[in-house]
Amino acid sequence: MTYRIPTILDVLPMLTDLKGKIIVTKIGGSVMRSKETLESFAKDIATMKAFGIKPIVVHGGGPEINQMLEKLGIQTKFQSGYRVTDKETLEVVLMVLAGKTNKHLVKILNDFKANAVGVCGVDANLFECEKDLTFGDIGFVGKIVSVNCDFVLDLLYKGYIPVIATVGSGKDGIYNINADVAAAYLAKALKAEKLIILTDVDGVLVNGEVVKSLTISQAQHLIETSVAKEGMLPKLTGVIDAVKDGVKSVHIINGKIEHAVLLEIFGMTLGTIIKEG
Ligand SMILES: Nc1ncnc2c1ncn2[C@@H]1O[C@H](COP(=O)(O)OP(=O)(O)O)[C@@H](O)[C@H]1O
Ligand SMILES: CC(=O)N[C@@H](CCC(=O)OP(=O)(O)O)C(=O)O
Repeated sequence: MTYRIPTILDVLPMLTDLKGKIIVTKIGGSVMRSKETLESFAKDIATMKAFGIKPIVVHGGGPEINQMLEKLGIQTKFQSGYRVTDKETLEVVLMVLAGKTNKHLVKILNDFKANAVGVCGVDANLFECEKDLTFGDIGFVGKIVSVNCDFVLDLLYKGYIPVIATVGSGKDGIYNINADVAAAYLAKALKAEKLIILTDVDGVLVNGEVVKSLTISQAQHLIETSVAKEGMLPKLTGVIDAVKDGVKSVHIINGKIEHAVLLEIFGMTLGTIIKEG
């Protein structure tokens, strides 16, 4: 579906409201493989910054990690949407997520004058974590316990856009962190105005239809009844946490829609919004 891009005059009130506010956008690996999608995303983020909004980008890279693991002949499996991460897998996650994926995204953002800086959760102890045992022992999978907000705010207020790869620092080494959960945790730690999650489906689907709006308890019900599965599980888990902790507005939308981020912040109701309640 294509949407009419609003004019500057249409969106002036929203721009005024959002000036100086922090918006965390998470782009999923599922939508990062198309050059057109990445360019549209980069233009949106650069435009937000040009209008005085403070964007932060958190990225995934699951499919790229899968591809590299396959090339290296390493089997991979997921438990409830989280990659089971042994030592060998962790090395590949680190190499791909904090390396290739992060740098390519930074480059494309900077092609559109975003002034992006790529970091990972290990830098300045951005994400400190402990072993996540929610689903038993699934290896080096981290659960964030604290965020270095000052580091992110310093970058933002010096005019940079932080582009964050989700590995973190733990007592006994580096951990792999699910990118949706990390984005949600960061949004709540920074009391962000909005969290936008871009993925490869039109929103949260129930019986094949997009649900326009979900309360926390409805989202919880979708998890408990296994309507939300695989990659949607960490999204909803993170989002519930973020909404409970004061993030005003959370949206799960299709990142393949051209200018999805700008359309969303300018009030087109795309995808699923998750609200308190
Ligand atoms: N109820 C649901 N609604 C929408 N997507 C769902 C649902 N349950 C499972 N999914 C899966 O979640 C996927 C998105 O998560 P994921 O593959 O991890 O993408 P990303 O890389 O964007 O994080 C969808 O492509 C879909 O297969
Ligand atoms: C623990 C865990 O599952 N980590 C993820 C990190 C990347 C990610 O979340 O990428 P997407 O957003 O593209 O799914 C992984 O290894 O795939």
